[in-house]
Amino acid sequence: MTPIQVGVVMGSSSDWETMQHAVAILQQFGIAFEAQVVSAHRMPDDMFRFAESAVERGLKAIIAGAGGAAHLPGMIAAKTPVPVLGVPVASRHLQGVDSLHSIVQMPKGVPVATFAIGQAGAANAALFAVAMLANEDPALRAKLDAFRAEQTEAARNMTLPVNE
Ligand SMILES: Nc1c(C(=O)O)ncn1[C@@H]1O[C@H](COP(=O)(O)O)[C@@H](O)[C@H]1O
Repeated sequence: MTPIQVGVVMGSSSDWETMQHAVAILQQFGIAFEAQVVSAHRMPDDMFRFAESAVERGLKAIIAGAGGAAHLPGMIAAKTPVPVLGVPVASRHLQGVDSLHSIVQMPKGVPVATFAIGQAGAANAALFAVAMLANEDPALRAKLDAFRAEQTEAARNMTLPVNE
């Protein structure tokens, strides 16, 4: 069995609508991952266990999504040296600006790489994890190059109604 390389965690199952876009990218690139609900607020002991065991379980990156008072990514980063990629999930009342500020404003010394609010951020966090893993994996790098080339081609082929 391929060892798990990326952990995907989210503060609630309600974050899945957003975080599934990270999982879809990992699946597309054939990355072995695990995905689960882990909340710093609601299950702090489980969160500690998850973060403390990340190195020994061989995780190379942790994608952590949370909304509102989004302490999860920062708290995981505080407990493990494994790079944490934070995804601000859109919140009901403040549209995710609260989540973004909670995740991005880490104190000096405990970084969380923070991505855009919502689906684009979730997908980009996974693409970033792929790019990190690709540094040591030429086959994965080739897949990433192909993904980028396809995206470029799709953008070149975009048309506007005014030119039709
Ligand atoms: N931000 C956190 C944390 C945490 O940071 O530990 N745990 C749950 N949550 C967030 O609460 C929001 C509402 O959760 P519910 O929908 O379950 O009420 C979710 O976006 C979740 O990420």
